[in-house]
Amino acid sequence: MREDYISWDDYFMGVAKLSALRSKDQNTQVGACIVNPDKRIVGIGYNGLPVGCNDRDFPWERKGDFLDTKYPYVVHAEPNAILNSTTSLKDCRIYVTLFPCNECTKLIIQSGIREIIYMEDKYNGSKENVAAKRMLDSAKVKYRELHRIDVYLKSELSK
Ligand SMILES: Nc1ccn([C@H]2C[C@H](O)[C@@H](COP(=O)(O)O)O2)c(=O)n1
Ligand SMILES: [Zn+2]
Repeated sequence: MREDYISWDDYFMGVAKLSALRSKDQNTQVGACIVNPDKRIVGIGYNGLPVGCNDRDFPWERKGDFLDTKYPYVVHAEPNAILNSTTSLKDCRIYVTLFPCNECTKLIIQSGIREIIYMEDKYNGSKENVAAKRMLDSAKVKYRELHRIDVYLKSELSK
C-alpha cells in the first residue's frame, strides 16, 4: 500500500487552490472549498465578477478611483462557495487559500460553518482582519493555518 498519500486537509486545500486558478484577478487569486462532516465537498468558489458581468468590461486594478478598481465589483471566493452550495452548511468546514475578510466572515458564521482552514493570512493585523477574528472568537468558529500543501505540491511537481 502507498504510504505517502495526501491527507484530507491537503486534498481539500488542493481543491481550493485549483479553484483559485480560475480567478481573473491579476494580483490575488483566492479559492475556497466547503466540506461537510461526512467529508463531502458541498461548495467551491473563487474570486470573480458576478454572473453576467463581463471580465473584460471591469477594472482589475488595486489603486485609483474606487470605481476604477476591482473592489466594488469582485465577489470573494468564500461567498461564491457558499452560494454555489446546494445543502445546509451547518457544521461544515471551509478551506480557503486566504484568510477571510470581515464581510466574508459574517457570511461564514451565519451559514453555520464551524471551522476555517486557511493557507495565508497576508492581511494579518489589518482592521478588517482584527474584526474578522473578533467575530470568529466570539462565535466560537475555529480557524487554523495549513501550509504544507505548497511543500507537497512543489515536491510532486518536481518529480
Ligand atoms: N478572503 C478573501 C480575500 C480577498 N479575496 C479577493 C478579493 C480580491 O479579488 C482579492 C484581494 O485583492 P488584493 O487587494 O489582495 O489584491 O482577493 C477573496 O476572494 N477572499
Ligand atoms: Zn471577503
